[in-house]
Amino acid sequence: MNIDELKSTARAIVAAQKGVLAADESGPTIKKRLDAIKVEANEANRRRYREILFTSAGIEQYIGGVILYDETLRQSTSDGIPFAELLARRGIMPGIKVDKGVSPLALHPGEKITEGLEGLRERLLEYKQLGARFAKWRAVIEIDEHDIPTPYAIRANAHALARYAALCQEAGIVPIVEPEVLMDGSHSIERCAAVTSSVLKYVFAELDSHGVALEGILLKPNMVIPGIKCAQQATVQQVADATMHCLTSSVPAAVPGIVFLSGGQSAEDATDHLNAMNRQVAHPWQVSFSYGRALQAPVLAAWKGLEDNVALAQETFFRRCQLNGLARDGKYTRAMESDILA
Ligand SMILES: O=P(O)(O)OC[C@H]1O[C@](O)(COP(=O)(O)O)[C@@H](O)[C@@H]1O
Repeated sequence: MNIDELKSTARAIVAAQKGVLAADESGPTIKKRLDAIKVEANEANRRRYREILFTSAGIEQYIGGVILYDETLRQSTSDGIPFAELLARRGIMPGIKVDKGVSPLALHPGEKITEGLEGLRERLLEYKQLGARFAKWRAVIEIDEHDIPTPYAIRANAHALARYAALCQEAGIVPIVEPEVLMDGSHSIERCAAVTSSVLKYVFAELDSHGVALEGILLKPNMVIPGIKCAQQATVQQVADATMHCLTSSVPAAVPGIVFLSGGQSAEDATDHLNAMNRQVAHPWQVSFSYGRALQAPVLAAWKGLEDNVALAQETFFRRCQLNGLARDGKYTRAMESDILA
Protein backbone atom coordinates (compact mmCIF):
# COMPACT_ATOMS: atom_id res chain seq x y z
CA MET A 1 0.00 0.00 0.00
CA ASN A 2 1.38 3.42 -0.99
CA ILE A 3 0.07 5.49 1.88
CA ASP A 4 1.51 8.76 0.54
CA GLU A 5 -0.47 8.39 -2.67
CA LEU A 6 -3.66 7.59 -0.75
CA LYS A 7 -3.14 10.56 1.55
CA SER A 8 -2.56 13.00 -1.28
CA THR A 9 -5.62 11.75 -3.20
CA ALA A 10 -7.82 12.08 -0.10
CA ARG A 11 -6.49 15.56 0.63
CA ALA A 12 -6.96 16.73 -2.96
CA ILE A 13 -10.63 15.69 -2.89
CA VAL A 14 -11.28 17.86 0.17
CA ALA A 15 -8.88 20.71 -0.68
CA ALA A 16 -9.95 24.25 0.27
CA GLN A 17 -13.53 25.05 -0.86
CA LYS A 18 -13.90 21.62 -2.46
CA GLY A 19 -16.17 18.65 -1.93
CA VAL A 20 -17.63 15.70 -3.81
CA LEU A 21 -20.45 15.40 -6.33
CA ALA A 22 -22.23 12.07 -5.74
CA ALA A 23 -23.39 11.14 -9.25
CA ASP A 24 -23.32 7.40 -8.58
CA GLU A 25 -27.04 6.71 -8.51
CA SER A 26 -27.68 3.07 -9.31
CA GLY A 27 -30.08 2.15 -12.17
CA PRO A 28 -33.26 2.21 -10.04
CA THR A 29 -32.28 5.44 -8.24
CA ILE A 30 -31.45 7.44 -11.40
CA LYS A 31 -34.72 6.16 -12.89
CA LYS A 32 -36.58 7.66 -9.94
CA ARG A 33 -34.80 11.00 -10.46
CA LEU A 34 -35.47 11.07 -14.24
CA ASP A 35 -39.06 9.87 -13.83
CA ALA A 36 -39.66 12.89 -11.60
CA ILE A 37 -38.88 15.23 -14.53
CA LYS A 38 -40.64 12.97 -17.06
CA VAL A 39 -37.45 11.93 -18.84
CA GLU A 40 -37.15 8.32 -19.97
CA ALA A 41 -34.41 6.54 -18.00
CA ASN A 42 -32.58 5.02 -20.98
CA GLU A 43 -28.81 4.79 -21.49
CA ALA A 44 -28.69 7.82 -23.81
CA ASN A 45 -30.53 10.10 -21.36
CA ARG A 46 -28.49 8.92 -18.37
CA ARG A 47 -25.31 9.66 -20.34
CA ARG A 48 -26.53 13.06 -21.50
CA TYR A 49 -27.57 14.07 -18.00
CA ARG A 50 -24.20 13.14 -16.54
CA GLU A 51 -22.44 14.93 -19.40
CA ILE A 52 -24.34 18.11 -18.55
CA LEU A 53 -23.08 17.88 -14.98
CA PHE A 54 -19.46 17.05 -15.80
CA THR A 55 -19.04 19.69 -18.52
CA SER A 56 -20.44 22.57 -16.45
CA ALA A 57 -18.04 25.51 -16.53
CA GLY A 58 -16.07 26.42 -13.42
CA ILE A 59 -17.08 23.51 -11.18
CA GLU A 60 -13.47 22.37 -10.69
CA GLN A 61 -13.07 25.24 -8.22
CA TYR A 62 -15.53 23.55 -5.85
CA ILE A 63 -15.63 19.88 -6.86
CA GLY A 64 -12.60 17.78 -5.93
CA GLY A 65 -14.12 14.41 -6.81
CA VAL A 66 -17.11 12.87 -8.58
CA ILE A 67 -18.48 9.46 -7.63
CA LEU A 68 -19.57 7.55 -10.73
CA TYR A 69 -21.66 4.43 -11.24
CA ASP A 70 -20.23 1.46 -13.16
CA GLU A 71 -22.14 2.40 -16.33
CA THR A 72 -21.05 6.05 -16.11
CA LEU A 73 -17.37 5.20 -15.65
CA ARG A 74 -17.58 3.42 -19.03
CA GLN A 75 -19.35 6.32 -20.82
CA SER A 76 -17.91 9.27 -22.74
CA THR A 77 -18.80 12.81 -23.77
CA SER A 78 -20.60 13.34 -27.10
CA ASP A 79 -17.19 13.93 -28.69
CA GLY A 80 -15.75 10.71 -27.34
CA ILE A 81 -13.76 11.69 -24.23
CA PRO A 82 -14.27 9.10 -21.47
CA PHE A 83 -15.91 10.79 -18.47
CA ALA A 84 -13.08 9.71 -16.15
CA GLU A 85 -10.56 11.34 -18.47
CA LEU A 86 -12.61 14.52 -18.82
CA LEU A 87 -12.84 14.87 -15.05
CA ALA A 88 -9.14 14.12 -14.52
CA ARG A 89 -8.18 16.71 -17.15
CA ARG A 90 -10.23 19.25 -15.20
CA GLY A 91 -8.38 18.37 -11.98
CA ILE A 92 -11.35 16.46 -10.55
CA MET A 93 -10.74 12.96 -9.14
CA PRO A 94 -12.97 10.27 -10.68
CA GLY A 95 -14.43 7.85 -8.14
CA ILE A 96 -16.62 4.75 -8.31
CA LYS A 97 -19.47 3.26 -6.28
CA VAL A 98 -18.46 -0.34 -5.66
CA ASP A 99 -21.19 -1.64 -3.37
CA LYS A 100 -23.96 -3.69 -4.93
CA GLY A 101 -26.79 -2.26 -2.88
CA VAL A 102 -28.56 -3.60 0.19
CA SER A 103 -30.26 -6.92 1.04
CA PRO A 104 -32.30 -7.95 4.08
CA LEU A 105 -29.98 -9.03 6.91
CA ALA A 106 -30.78 -12.69 7.60
CA LEU A 107 -32.66 -13.36 10.87
CA HIS A 108 -32.87 -9.60 11.53
CA PRO A 109 -36.26 -8.45 10.23
CA GLY A 110 -36.25 -4.81 9.12
CA GLU A 111 -32.46 -4.52 8.93
CA LYS A 112 -30.15 -4.40 5.93
CA ILE A 113 -26.66 -5.46 4.93
CA THR A 114 -24.71 -4.04 1.99
CA GLU A 115 -23.56 -6.55 -0.63
CA GLY A 116 -20.60 -6.50 -3.01
CA LEU A 117 -17.50 -7.93 -1.33
CA GLU A 118 -17.34 -11.01 -3.55
CA GLY A 119 -15.03 -10.33 -6.48
CA LEU A 120 -14.31 -6.82 -5.22
CA ARG A 121 -10.51 -7.20 -5.41
CA GLU A 122 -10.73 -7.91 -9.16
CA ARG A 123 -13.33 -5.19 -9.79
CA LEU A 124 -11.12 -2.62 -8.06
CA LEU A 125 -8.21 -3.48 -10.35
CA GLU A 126 -10.38 -2.88 -13.40
CA TYR A 127 -11.82 0.34 -11.98
CA LYS A 128 -8.29 1.59 -11.31
CA GLN A 129 -7.38 0.94 -14.94
CA LEU A 130 -10.48 2.84 -16.02
CA GLY A 131 -9.22 5.85 -14.02
CA ALA A 132 -10.93 5.60 -10.62
CA ARG A 133 -8.84 7.12 -7.81
CA PHE A 134 -11.33 6.60 -5.02
CA ALA A 135 -14.35 4.42 -4.25
CA LYS A 136 -17.52 4.48 -2.21
CA TRP A 137 -19.48 1.88 -0.21
CA ARG A 138 -22.73 2.77 1.53
CA ALA A 139 -24.06 0.95 4.58
CA VAL A 140 -27.65 1.70 5.55
CA ILE A 141 -28.82 1.81 9.16
CA GLU A 142 -32.47 2.40 9.94
CA ILE A 143 -33.93 3.63 13.21
CA ASP A 144 -37.36 2.45 14.38
CA GLU A 145 -39.41 3.13 17.50
CA HIS A 146 -38.22 -0.02 19.25
CA ASP A 147 -34.96 -1.94 19.06
CA ILE A 148 -33.70 -1.26 15.53
CA PRO A 149 -30.83 -0.90 14.86
CA THR A 150 -29.55 -3.95 16.70
CA PRO A 151 -25.89 -4.04 17.73
CA TYR A 152 -25.42 -7.04 15.41
CA ALA A 153 -26.65 -5.14 12.32
CA ILE A 154 -24.34 -2.25 13.15
CA ARG A 155 -21.41 -4.61 13.63
CA ALA A 156 -22.08 -6.58 10.44
CA ASN A 157 -22.26 -3.39 8.37
CA ALA A 158 -19.16 -1.93 10.03
CA HIS A 159 -17.28 -5.15 9.30
CA ALA A 160 -18.26 -5.05 5.61
CA LEU A 161 -17.22 -1.38 5.37
CA ALA A 162 -13.82 -2.24 6.84
CA ARG A 163 -13.28 -5.20 4.50
CA TYR A 164 -14.13 -2.94 1.56
CA ALA A 165 -11.82 -0.18 2.83
CA ALA A 166 -8.90 -2.59 3.25
CA LEU A 167 -9.37 -3.95 -0.29
CA CYS A 168 -9.45 -0.41 -1.68
CA GLN A 169 -6.25 0.61 0.05
CA GLU A 170 -4.55 -2.59 -1.13
CA ALA A 171 -5.47 -1.52 -4.69
CA GLY A 172 -4.23 2.06 -4.18
CA ILE A 173 -7.76 3.47 -4.15
CA VAL A 174 -9.04 5.83 -1.42
CA PRO A 175 -12.17 4.38 0.21
CA ILE A 176 -15.03 6.67 1.11
CA VAL A 177 -16.58 4.94 4.10
CA GLU A 178 -20.30 5.71 4.22
CA PRO A 179 -22.33 4.48 7.18
CA GLU A 180 -25.69 6.20 6.61
CA VAL A 181 -28.14 6.44 9.49
CA LEU A 182 -31.36 7.20 7.62
CA MET A 183 -33.44 10.25 8.44
CA ASP A 184 -36.68 8.35 7.63
CA GLY A 185 -38.86 7.87 10.70
CA SER A 186 -40.07 9.82 13.72
CA HIS A 187 -37.02 9.55 15.98
CA SER A 188 -35.64 12.55 17.88
CA ILE A 189 -32.34 14.28 17.22
CA GLU A 190 -31.04 12.73 20.47
CA ARG A 191 -31.81 9.21 19.18
CA CYS A 192 -30.07 9.99 15.90
CA ALA A 193 -27.04 11.24 17.87
CA ALA A 194 -26.91 8.09 20.01
CA VAL A 195 -27.24 5.73 17.02
CA THR A 196 -24.77 7.69 14.84
CA SER A 197 -22.21 7.73 17.59
CA SER A 198 -22.57 3.99 18.21
CA VAL A 199 -22.29 3.29 14.44
CA LEU A 200 -19.13 5.41 14.14
CA LYS A 201 -17.53 3.69 17.12
CA TYR A 202 -18.11 0.26 15.57
CA VAL A 203 -16.87 1.50 12.19
CA PHE A 204 -13.57 2.86 13.55
CA ALA A 205 -13.03 -0.24 15.69
CA GLU A 206 -13.45 -2.43 12.58
CA LEU A 207 -11.25 -0.19 10.43
CA ASP A 208 -8.57 -0.50 13.09
CA SER A 209 -8.90 -4.31 13.30
CA HIS A 210 -8.55 -4.53 9.51
CA GLY A 211 -5.37 -2.43 9.47
CA VAL A 212 -6.91 0.39 7.42
CA ALA A 213 -4.78 3.58 7.39
CA LEU A 214 -7.10 6.36 8.52
CA GLU A 215 -4.97 8.99 6.74
CA GLY A 216 -6.03 7.38 3.46
CA ILE A 217 -9.84 7.31 3.87
CA LEU A 218 -12.68 9.81 3.77
CA LEU A 219 -15.72 9.40 6.02
CA LYS A 220 -19.19 10.04 4.57
CA PRO A 221 -21.60 10.17 7.48
CA ASN A 222 -25.14 11.48 7.92
CA MET A 223 -25.67 14.68 9.82
CA VAL A 224 -27.28 14.36 13.24
CA ILE A 225 -30.83 15.36 12.50
CA PRO A 226 -34.32 14.40 13.74
CA GLY A 227 -36.35 11.92 11.65
CA ILE A 228 -38.47 13.61 8.97
CA LYS A 229 -41.65 12.58 10.80
CA CYS A 230 -40.43 13.81 14.21
CA ALA A 231 -42.74 16.49 15.62
CA GLN A 232 -39.79 18.39 17.07
CA GLN A 233 -37.60 19.55 14.18
CA ALA A 234 -34.21 21.14 14.89
CA THR A 235 -32.70 24.52 14.05
CA VAL A 236 -29.65 24.80 11.80
CA GLN A 237 -27.49 25.54 14.84
CA GLN A 238 -28.85 22.52 16.76
CA VAL A 239 -28.02 20.21 13.85
CA ALA A 240 -24.52 21.68 13.56
CA ASP A 241 -23.88 21.42 17.31
CA ALA A 242 -25.22 17.87 17.63
CA THR A 243 -23.31 16.68 14.55
CA MET A 244 -20.01 18.22 15.57
CA HIS A 245 -20.38 16.94 19.12
CA CYS A 246 -21.02 13.41 17.86
CA LEU A 247 -18.17 13.45 15.34
CA THR A 248 -15.64 15.03 17.68
CA SER A 249 -16.14 12.18 20.12
CA SER A 250 -16.11 9.40 17.50
CA VAL A 251 -13.86 10.31 14.54
CA PRO A 252 -10.07 10.15 14.99
CA ALA A 253 -8.11 13.25 14.01
CA ALA A 254 -6.08 11.20 11.50
CA VAL A 255 -9.05 11.11 9.09
CA PRO A 256 -8.36 13.86 6.53
CA GLY A 257 -11.94 14.70 5.67
CA ILE A 258 -15.59 14.26 6.52
CA VAL A 259 -17.84 14.56 3.46
CA PHE A 260 -21.48 14.56 4.49
CA LEU A 261 -24.29 12.91 2.55
CA SER A 262 -27.46 14.99 2.16
CA GLY A 263 -29.88 12.13 2.86
CA GLY A 264 -33.06 13.84 1.66
CA GLN A 265 -32.45 17.33 3.07
CA SER A 266 -33.29 20.22 0.76
CA ALA A 267 -30.37 21.75 -1.14
CA GLU A 268 -30.61 24.90 1.00
CA ASP A 269 -30.71 23.05 4.34
CA ALA A 270 -27.75 20.85 3.39
CA THR A 271 -25.67 23.93 2.51
CA ASP A 272 -26.80 25.83 5.60
CA HIS A 273 -25.91 22.93 7.92
CA LEU A 274 -22.47 22.55 6.33
CA ASN A 275 -21.91 26.28 6.70
CA ALA A 276 -22.87 26.28 10.41
CA MET A 277 -20.45 23.41 11.08
CA ASN A 278 -17.63 25.26 9.40
CA ARG A 279 -18.32 28.36 11.50
CA GLN A 280 -17.57 26.42 14.66
CA VAL A 281 -14.18 26.26 16.35
CA ALA A 282 -11.43 24.52 14.44
CA HIS A 283 -11.86 20.77 13.92
CA PRO A 284 -9.10 18.31 13.03
CA TRP A 285 -10.58 17.17 9.71
CA GLN A 286 -11.85 19.03 6.64
CA VAL A 287 -15.64 19.32 6.92
CA SER A 288 -17.12 19.06 3.45
CA PHE A 289 -19.88 17.59 1.31
CA SER A 290 -20.56 14.56 -0.87
CA TYR A 291 -24.10 15.40 -1.88
CA GLY A 292 -26.27 13.61 -4.38
CA ARG A 293 -29.75 15.06 -4.19
CA ALA A 294 -28.70 18.35 -2.55
CA LEU A 295 -26.46 19.18 -5.52
CA GLN A 296 -28.56 17.69 -8.27
CA ALA A 297 -32.25 18.32 -7.44
CA PRO A 298 -32.12 21.99 -8.60
CA VAL A 299 -30.21 20.95 -11.75
CA LEU A 300 -32.78 18.31 -12.73
CA ALA A 301 -35.57 20.81 -12.10
CA ALA A 302 -33.85 23.34 -14.40
CA TRP A 303 -33.00 20.84 -17.15
CA LYS A 304 -36.30 18.92 -17.49
CA GLY A 305 -34.70 16.87 -20.27
CA LEU A 306 -34.71 19.78 -22.75
CA GLU A 307 -31.63 20.84 -24.75
CA ASP A 308 -32.85 24.46 -24.58
CA ASN A 309 -32.45 24.31 -20.80
CA VAL A 310 -28.89 22.98 -20.71
CA ALA A 311 -27.24 26.38 -20.15
CA LEU A 312 -29.59 27.15 -17.26
CA ALA A 313 -29.06 23.68 -15.76
CA GLN A 314 -25.28 24.13 -15.89
CA GLU A 315 -25.43 27.61 -14.34
CA THR A 316 -27.70 26.22 -11.63
CA PHE A 317 -25.23 23.43 -10.95
CA PHE A 318 -22.27 25.81 -10.83
CA ARG A 319 -24.14 28.07 -8.41
CA ARG A 320 -25.00 25.14 -6.11
CA CYS A 321 -21.35 24.05 -6.11
CA GLN A 322 -20.26 27.62 -5.39
CA LEU A 323 -22.67 27.99 -2.45
CA ASN A 324 -21.36 24.76 -0.94
CA GLY A 325 -17.80 25.99 -1.57
CA LEU A 326 -18.67 29.12 0.42
CA ALA A 327 -20.19 26.93 3.15
CA ARG A 328 -16.82 25.15 3.41
CA ASP A 329 -15.50 28.47 4.76
CA GLY A 330 -18.58 29.36 6.81
CA LYS A 331 -19.27 32.21 4.36
CA TYR A 332 -22.70 31.16 3.06
CA THR A 333 -25.87 33.01 3.98
CA ARG A 334 -29.43 31.98 3.21
CA ALA A 335 -29.91 35.37 1.50
CA MET A 336 -27.50 34.21 -1.24
CA GLU A 337 -30.15 31.75 -2.39
CA SER A 338 -32.18 34.55 -3.93
CA ASP A 339 -29.23 36.28 -5.63
CA ILE A 340 -29.49 36.09 -9.39
CA LEU A 341 -27.28 33.35 -10.85
CA ALA A 342 -23.70 34.63 -10.62
O1 LIG B 1 -29.45 3.92 -3.56
P1 LIG B 1 -28.26 4.18 -4.44
O2 LIG B 1 -28.61 4.17 -5.87
O3 LIG B 1 -27.07 3.36 -4.10
O4 LIG B 1 -27.88 5.72 -4.20
C1 LIG B 1 -27.66 6.22 -2.95
C2 LIG B 1 -27.15 7.65 -3.05
O5 LIG B 1 -26.85 8.01 -1.75
C3 LIG B 1 -25.61 8.72 -1.70
O6 LIG B 1 -24.69 7.90 -1.04
C4 LIG B 1 -25.84 10.02 -0.99
O7 LIG B 1 -26.77 10.77 -1.73
P2 LIG B 1 -27.64 11.89 -1.05
O8 LIG B 1 -26.72 13.05 -0.79
O9 LIG B 1 -28.71 12.20 -2.06
O10 LIG B 1 -28.20 11.32 0.23
C5 LIG B 1 -25.16 8.90 -3.15
O11 LIG B 1 -23.76 8.81 -3.27
C6 LIG B 1 -25.90 7.81 -3.86
O12 LIG B 1 -26.16 8.19 -5.17
